[in-house]
Amino acid sequence: MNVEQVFGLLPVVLVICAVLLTAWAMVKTVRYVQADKEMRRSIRQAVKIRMTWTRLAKMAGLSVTDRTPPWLSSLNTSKGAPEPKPRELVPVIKTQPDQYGVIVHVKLLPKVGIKELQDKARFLADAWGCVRVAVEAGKPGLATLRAIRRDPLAGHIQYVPTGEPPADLTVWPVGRDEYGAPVHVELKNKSGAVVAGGVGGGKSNLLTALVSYFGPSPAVQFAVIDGKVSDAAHGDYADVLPRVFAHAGHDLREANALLRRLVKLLHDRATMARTVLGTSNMWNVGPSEQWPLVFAVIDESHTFFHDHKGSDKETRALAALAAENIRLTGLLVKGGRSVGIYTVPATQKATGDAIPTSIRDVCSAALSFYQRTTEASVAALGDDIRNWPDMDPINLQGSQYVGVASMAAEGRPGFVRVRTPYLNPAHAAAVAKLTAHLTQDPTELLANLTPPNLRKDEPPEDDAPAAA
Ligand SMILES: Nc1ncnc2c1ncn2[C@@H]1O[C@H](COP(=O)(O)OP(=O)(O)OP(=O)(O)O)[C@@H](O)[C@H]1O
Repeated sequence: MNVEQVFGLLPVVLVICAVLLTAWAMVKTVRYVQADKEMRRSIRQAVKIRMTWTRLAKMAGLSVTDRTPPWLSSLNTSKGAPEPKPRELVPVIKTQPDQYGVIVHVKLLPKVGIKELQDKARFLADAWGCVRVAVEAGKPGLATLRAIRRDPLAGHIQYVPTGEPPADLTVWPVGRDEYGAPVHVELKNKSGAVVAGGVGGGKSNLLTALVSYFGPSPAVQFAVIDGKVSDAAHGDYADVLPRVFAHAGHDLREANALLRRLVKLLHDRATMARTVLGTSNMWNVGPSEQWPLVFAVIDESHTFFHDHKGSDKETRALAALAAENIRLTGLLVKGGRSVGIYTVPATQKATGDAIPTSIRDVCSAALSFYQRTTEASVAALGDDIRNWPDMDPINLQGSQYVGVASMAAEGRPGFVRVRTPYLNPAHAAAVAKLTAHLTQDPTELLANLTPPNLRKDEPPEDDAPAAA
């Protein structure tokens, strides 16, 4: 094909391009016209973000200077050719509008990473007219910015229990993230979850919902220690008590007795696992009616763990009990994983003595509803929350955020904010009543499976966890 023929094709190519462009513009226009009011605002916002990005990124310092000439200009070695200018690169973005704002996918550059985006999140939020910009790590080399005009987590949602056993006992569904995706806490081969948060944040609601969700399964049992009341039968767990095989109130001795009972179960299970299950790890076969997954909920755990200062006899006795409770809970968290005991310490007092770091750091998950200080967030979620300031639960103050928690993301760095649904206590009570016949003491269940000569009467005293 000669040059003339190539030029002859030009009008055809131009017409094809014009047709494609018109079709693209029509699709966009139809989408815009069909969208509702909020979506249209988000589409306009996405266009604005794309159009102003290069300038804004440079102003925010989200750019990097590349002094190496591009390979094409490096071919131009002729004498006297002007020295190529250094290029100022900004990350490439893609936008995706939704009901609540715009999701911006960012291709990271050297020196423009997650940390730099986090530092400029407030600046970007102001420039884009958003209430906040959340920064999340995406696939390697990518980040996701959630430019939120209307916080999707600010609206309350309801959980109406079905009364049916869940199909999957390896995960605990806790709610939805800000993209509407379900958020789970892994249970399989996991040790426990810390649940923290200020007064009225939504801890007990989440934990009674746990009983209502798993309660219809005969392969799950619950023990509850509630430090807020003298008897768990009077507190937040009163409604679900028919589905709880053992409970205790704020009395340290009573709580201690129940913790010892659970630790004995742990040791007995660890001793019997190979004989009864054919494996030392219950999760290899899964929970069953005879060997149920046991949730040990310790609400207001600071009541049982905090140090008692004083030299009189009673105070010293209480201090010894608190130290013993920490030791026993530590054994449960460290050893419970493989025998199917999942421990959930919950507290409104996020300090080192409310949930000792020796317990917090071995729990596989941590959730925190609102906190008043970053120190409290750190006590609940660990030091890493300092690296993700927009996920810090101090941002969750205000009635619209009751029931919203921050938790460490599964399988990627960083944290995820999750809206937990509200459970009407009447529904919780109805499910507990309906499923009360499934409540069984796992110690008795184990005894039924165990030859009498292998049963132990006394709880072991040693510190070493029986199962790893
Ligand atoms: N997920 C939720 N969505 C909407 N409202 C909620 C949610 N969870 C709890 N609430 C509301 O907040 C109130 C307090 O909740 P809850 O008792 O669970 O808090 P808490 O963190 O256990 O408080 P405390 O530390 O005092 O025990 C509930 O009575 C309910 O009205």
